[in-house]
Amino acid sequence: MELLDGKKCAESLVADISRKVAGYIGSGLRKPHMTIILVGTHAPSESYVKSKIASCGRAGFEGNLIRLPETVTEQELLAKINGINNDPSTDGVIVQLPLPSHINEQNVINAIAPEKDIDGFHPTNFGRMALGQKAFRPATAYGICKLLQFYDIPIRGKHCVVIGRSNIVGKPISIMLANDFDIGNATVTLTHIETPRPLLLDETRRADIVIVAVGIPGFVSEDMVKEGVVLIDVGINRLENGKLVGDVDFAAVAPKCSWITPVPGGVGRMTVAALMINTLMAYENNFNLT
Ligand SMILES: Nc1nc2c(c(=O)[nH]1)N[C@@H](CN(C=O)c1ccc(C(=O)N[C@@H](CCC(=O)O)C(=O)O)cc1)CN2
Repeated sequence: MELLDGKKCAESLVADISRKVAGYIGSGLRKPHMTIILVGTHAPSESYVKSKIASCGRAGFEGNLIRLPETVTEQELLAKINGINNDPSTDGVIVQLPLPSHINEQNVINAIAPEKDIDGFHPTNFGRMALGQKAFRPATAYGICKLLQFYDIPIRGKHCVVIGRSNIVGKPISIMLANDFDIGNATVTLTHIETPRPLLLDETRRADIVIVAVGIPGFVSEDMVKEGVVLIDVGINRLENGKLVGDVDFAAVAPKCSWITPVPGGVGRMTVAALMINTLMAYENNFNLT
């Protein structure tokens, strides 16, 4: 069993980005600029946002955080986004999710200008990604692809099973792996927590690659996978004792895997790295650098 080290891969990608950015700045351009909107004080979001701002620093980007109170109205948030959409000094904007329950997340995502949507969540980017057109790709799914590429894990012709159908992970990674361009050309089954157990086991036990994103600690057990499987654990679950675990029973399942992502230090790190790639793309688009 070998670890798919997201920290190492992310550091390598961010180092490549920072070299590119240094070249652009050397030629007289301003720094790439990411704006993050954080509503409220959700503790995990605070930590993710901190990690994004730190990564901006390492990449040579300007990263700025706009904090809005938990009580902000949807209209006020949309007005803030509209202002950033029209601000030429910002290349990309993200609204950290989840949002308080009185705000409709999809309305907020729809309000972001597609050319600044570095999360790749806007329907325009999602559609373009699915069609194989130039697009910002959802960062976690894109990060998983980058991690598989970094370790030369073959995808073409493989049987992949994705567990979880969220708009930000399960759906986009299923499409990206199945598409016939880029990293894809796999045969993909998209399952979810309502998939009947016998059907789920039938799929996962035959899978070459399993990607799980359900947010349930220990969801993938040793009996669910075959020997030599590549296991990508997207789950980030904080237990009552403070320990961070994924959706895989790591101790039991890892010995069966050819490759597995750790939690922490796996996919989470790649989410932030992929966001940096998207931000650089927004900047390059902005300055016609590609
Ligand atoms: N606007 C967005 N909101 C959310 C996204 C997203 O892509 N865009 N994804 C998740 C949270 N997320 C990024 O925002 C994220 C999750 C995890 C990590 C990460 O680095 N995890 C570390 C552990 C961190 C810890 O100790 O808590 C790891 O896995 O090693 C980064 C970003 C939901 N919201």
